Amino acid sequence: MGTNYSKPTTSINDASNLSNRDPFESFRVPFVDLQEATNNFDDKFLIGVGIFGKVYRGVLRDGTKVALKRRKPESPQGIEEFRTEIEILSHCSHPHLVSLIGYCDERNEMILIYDYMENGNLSKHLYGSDLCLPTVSWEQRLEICIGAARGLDYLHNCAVIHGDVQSTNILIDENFVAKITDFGISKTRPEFDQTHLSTIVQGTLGYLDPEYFIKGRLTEKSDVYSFGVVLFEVLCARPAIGRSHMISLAEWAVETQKMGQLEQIVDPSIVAKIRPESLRMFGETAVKCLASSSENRPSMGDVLWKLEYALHLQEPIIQDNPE
Ligand SMILES: Nc1ncnc2c1ncn2[C@@H]1O[C@H](COP(=O)(O)OP(=O)(O)OP(=O)(O)O)[C@@H](O)[C@H]1O
Repeated sequence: MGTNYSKPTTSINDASNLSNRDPFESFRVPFVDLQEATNNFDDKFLIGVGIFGKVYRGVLRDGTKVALKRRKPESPQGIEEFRTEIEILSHCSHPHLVSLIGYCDERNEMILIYDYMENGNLSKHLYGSDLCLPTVSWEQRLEICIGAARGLDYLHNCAVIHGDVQSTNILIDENFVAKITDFGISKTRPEFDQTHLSTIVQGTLGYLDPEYFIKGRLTEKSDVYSFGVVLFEVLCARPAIGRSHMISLAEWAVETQKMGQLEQIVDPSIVAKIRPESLRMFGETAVKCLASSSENRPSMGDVLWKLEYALHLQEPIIQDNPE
């Protein structure tokens, strides 16, 4: 009989649950099943490597296509990030968040098992890939940003701050639907009325909210800042930090927008196809996300609304047929 990989309905309260009293038994996948799914973690199944470890594609016994994230022994991330990922994804479920199918913590292993996302991460569709992927249209880019914004808005409404929003943490499924992933350093606000969390600064260079960096106060607006960087990556098809490290994409794009020259830095492969009104709405929204004071940044809900409007402005105008 096939193993049942159903999602748990209860929550993990402390790290010991993962090793001793595990209320997530049905969420746990035996190590042998994962060996079988990946031909014993054969490098032929390797799809990438991150801070946590190697990521493999595989197929479980019940036919589910999965991505397995296996912690490497030297990873700076450990039980805390592993537990956080499981906690968040077992509580939060949304069409724009990646689904966690299970985990394995046998034999000193820490392995996370996710739904496999056929089209990998957003960044490889924008730049730097040697795969010669087809150009993603402006409409598709807007749909991806809208999907990611919906996922983040949902998280914020659940009092969760992602903490590491970047284009490699936005995955794309076979239908080109965006899904937020990588919750290892996410934080949950203890109380809804508390406005921020004081914490050790974590995150990724080029995406880090400068206010959070200086004051160590993490808020939802830190995610909004990072998302603003992603919006400019999508628009310009450039990484958050250039090769020279002289100036970040955020600084460069904001300066260009202020000078009224945004069109000059748009990805040349789509610039002619973007309607000026749509570009203006998108550019203004991205710049607002990057406001140096978090108070002046929009909420994720506002960002979502503006992006939907930018898509609306891109739609062809249907004119009445003059008779
Ligand atoms: N569910 C998934 N489906 C398909 N590919 C995935 C999945 N999860 C991760 N990947 C791919 O595996 C690779 C490594 O991902 P991982 O999240 O470990 O690191 P990263 O986000 O690239 O970097 P970092 O660890 O610095 O955040 C990426 O190329 C990512 O696209």
